[in-house]
Amino acid sequence: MTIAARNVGWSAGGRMVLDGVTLEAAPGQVLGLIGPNGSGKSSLLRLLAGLRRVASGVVTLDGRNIDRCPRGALARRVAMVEQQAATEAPVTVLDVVRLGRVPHRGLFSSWNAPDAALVDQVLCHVGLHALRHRLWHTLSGGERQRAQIARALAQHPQELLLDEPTNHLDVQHQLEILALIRRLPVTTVVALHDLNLAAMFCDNLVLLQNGRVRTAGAPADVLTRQRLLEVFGVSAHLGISPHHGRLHIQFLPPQPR
Ligand SMILES: Nc1ncnc2c1ncn2[C@@H]1O[C@H](COP(=O)(O)OP(=O)(O)OP(=O)(O)O)[C@@H](O)[C@H]1O
Repeated sequence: MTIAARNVGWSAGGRMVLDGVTLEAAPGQVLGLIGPNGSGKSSLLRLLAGLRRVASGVVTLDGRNIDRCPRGALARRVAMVEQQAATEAPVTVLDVVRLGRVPHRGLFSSWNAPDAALVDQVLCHVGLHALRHRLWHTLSGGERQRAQIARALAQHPQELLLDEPTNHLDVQHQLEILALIRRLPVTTVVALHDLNLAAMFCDNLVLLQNGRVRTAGAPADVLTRQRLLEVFGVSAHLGISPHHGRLHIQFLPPQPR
């Protein structure tokens, strides 16, 4: 057991955003969070990261209430990549990725060779090494997204929480980033809108609807024709791909009303 939520509730703007959510990410597993817009995926990730406090229930890390984990230990262990991470400061890609090392070495301790090697390695992994001296505001949306992922990887986390890590990426980088995450020996919880990517790269899925867990389990058990219709309002043909052996969904255009 690594990161888990038990019966978690959270409210905002005077209404329940998450209600009775229970999930558990097994060590090394890639757990996908899926659900329509506004179903609570980002809110749940922030609770799992300890960035917000639950109103009811509990989030645990190795069975321990996350609220009782020292902040420093949490920062060394759990990395989060949120959807938007804007900055106006004149920082380079390298500056941003180096921030991932801060929880391990402190802001003012001197930079050392293993830190530098790790930062170089993660920049190569996300294909940004050549752009490492570029200023943040000159980057494209996808390059920023890959830099944020590199920052999280530089943190060398045991748990990686990713909110829509592929939404700005071209198809090659979508596949490469998710394949990289899958290879890493970390426990990952990732919110994804692309259900085919979720089926291809996640071990298990949690389907949220209106802040509640509608169902959870293996992709082929969660993503059924009936559920796609009921939860997302779309018709689709589903089958196991003969090319990669995972569930593949072919969406059908909506019928004219
Ligand atoms: N701070 C807040 N104040 C008021 N409402 C909020 C707040 N944070 C989230 N919500 C609402 O909670 C619901 C869930 O939001 P959340 O961003 O978690 O959903 P999501 O599944 O990540 O959505 P999306 O797929 O569109 O990114 C939404 O209706 C949102 O408007």
